[in-house]
Amino acid sequence: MSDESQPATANSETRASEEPPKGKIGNLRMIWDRAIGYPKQITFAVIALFVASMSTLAIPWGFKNIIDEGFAANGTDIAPYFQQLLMVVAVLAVATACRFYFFSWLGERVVADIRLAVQRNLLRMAPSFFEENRPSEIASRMTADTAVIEQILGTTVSVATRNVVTGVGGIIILFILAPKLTAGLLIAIPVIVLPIVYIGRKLTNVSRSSQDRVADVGAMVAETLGAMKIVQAFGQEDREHRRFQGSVESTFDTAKRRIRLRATLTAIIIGLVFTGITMLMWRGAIGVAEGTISGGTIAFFVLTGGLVAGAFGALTEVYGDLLRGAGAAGRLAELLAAEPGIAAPKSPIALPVPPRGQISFDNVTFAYPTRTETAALKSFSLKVLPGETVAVVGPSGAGKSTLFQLAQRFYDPQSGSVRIDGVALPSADPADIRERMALVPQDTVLFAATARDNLRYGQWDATDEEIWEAARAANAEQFLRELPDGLDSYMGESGTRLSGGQRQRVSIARALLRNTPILLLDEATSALDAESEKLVQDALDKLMANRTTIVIAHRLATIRSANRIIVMDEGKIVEQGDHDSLIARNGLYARLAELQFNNGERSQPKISA
Ligand SMILES: Nc1ncnc2c1ncn2[C@@H]1O[C@H](COP(=O)(O)OP(=O)(O)OP(=O)(O)O)[C@@H](O)[C@H]1O
Repeated sequence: MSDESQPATANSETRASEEPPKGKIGNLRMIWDRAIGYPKQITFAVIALFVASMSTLAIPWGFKNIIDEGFAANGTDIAPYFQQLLMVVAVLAVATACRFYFFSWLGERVVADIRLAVQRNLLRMAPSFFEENRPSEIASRMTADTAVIEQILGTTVSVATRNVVTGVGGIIILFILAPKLTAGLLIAIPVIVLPIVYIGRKLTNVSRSSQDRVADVGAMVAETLGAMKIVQAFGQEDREHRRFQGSVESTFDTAKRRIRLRATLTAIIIGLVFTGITMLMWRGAIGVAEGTISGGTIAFFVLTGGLVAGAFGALTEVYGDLLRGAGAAGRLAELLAAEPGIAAPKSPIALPVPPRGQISFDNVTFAYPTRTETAALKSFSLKVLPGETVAVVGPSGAGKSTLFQLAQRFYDPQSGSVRIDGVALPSADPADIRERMALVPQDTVLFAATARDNLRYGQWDATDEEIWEAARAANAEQFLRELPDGLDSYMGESGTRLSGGQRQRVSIARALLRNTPILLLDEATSALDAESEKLVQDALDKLMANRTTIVIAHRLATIRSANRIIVMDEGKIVEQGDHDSLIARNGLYARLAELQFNNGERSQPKISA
């Protein structure tokens, strides 16, 4: 089995894309390095494996004895031979169970360890990592690739070792017992095994593309069901059905190829194996007639020959599995080895205590790593003093949210610096920086957990009293109390049980509980009704009091009460001042404000008052 032989047969697209280039088999070391951490289980697994293999080989031997000794001895002392055979079977059963248990245990444990290690490493990564590595792709590595590794450790390694032991052990015993017959068997085995392996491999390829087609069907069903309202609203039922039909029929066509191959393979296996057995028995019968061989030896031969042939047949599959495992291990190793682009320096500077809450951008120029050609911020400077509220306004894409990304040090600017309380962000530990800030994002992220856990996310030691206090301040108390189980109510996936305004108030309460000196507030643009808007604005006013706040403002009320309004366009500050002075300038702000006024008057007349 050379390195070259396997990829040469990999003729289907899926297989080619799934398998790593040759030479990557060394990736499997990562699995071994982790398995070695469990020496007790490895020892038990190996002992069980040897005992099971030996017992397997002992079964034909038992049959030989029964035929030669038991039957020949007038039936009187036949019992001990059957008893011996039964004992071997008992040992085989227990040893096989132990082998399965310990190998599977190792497989599952190593996979659990890898998943934990990968997730821990992913948690260190900066957002840019997830822009370059799609979360769905990472999720698939954490599930599909780890499943392959589980299979390698739990099954492949055990199958390989067992078959090597059974195959080699079987041949040795056969040679000792009947060298000539064994020589014949050694020629017969490849003649039987190779065609079966060849077709078997083709079958594996077709089965894999068959699985891919089934996955396509699944993806299409999920997509259509997920967008059912859109499908029906746009009257696209027939088109969706036709699209689905295409996918289903292509699945059927691939399945037809698979079942044709399988049928052929079955005929070939039955034909070759039984022809082989018949020829051996024929040859043996001649030996018995000549008196050179006993009847029991023939039985022994056929049984052991079957075991040896099966063992070599299974071994040829192992290499392909190992290559697949190496690919999976390589992809997981990449995730494990990834280094965060943003990390704490070796000796981070501690941020001043008590915190002042000053935040400054000094001549910052920044382009996102996936968009290096256009800068999101250009020579941007802004100093926000402790306790000050600065509202940032500007058209879509002006770079407002980017300010928050940099303030939290999710990215580092290409030039210029961002400082918190005078400390440049790269000199401090990112965890310390983020501990001083609370973020109220535009889209509230609610976890599939209880209301309590959603509220105290980031402040896990908060008491129920503190949680209610924050909820009250965020105008969230009433609806939270009305939930069926109060704080124990389950918010469900994405918190779908709450309205938009309620979700925002949960988000505000969460930020209040964090009680940080700096607040980054990205106001939701979604239009709220007048009452919700008022409730949310009241909550925000309480949240902003006595804190340094940068607010990306969409609501006029916030803009008016801000100490300072920054107007951004194309990554720069184009105007700043208070509401009245900016209106008087009659520039970009005046135009934006007019749009807001007009919209406000049209949809929410009371608010503009
Ligand atoms: N993760 C990202 N990767 C690449 N480019 C990005 C990324 N996020 C934002 N941008 C780009 O950077 C520029 C500034 O975006 P930013 O999100 O800061 O704008 P914004 O003023 O907050 O807009 P909006 O009001 O629509 O949220 C835009 O051109 C945007 O397309």
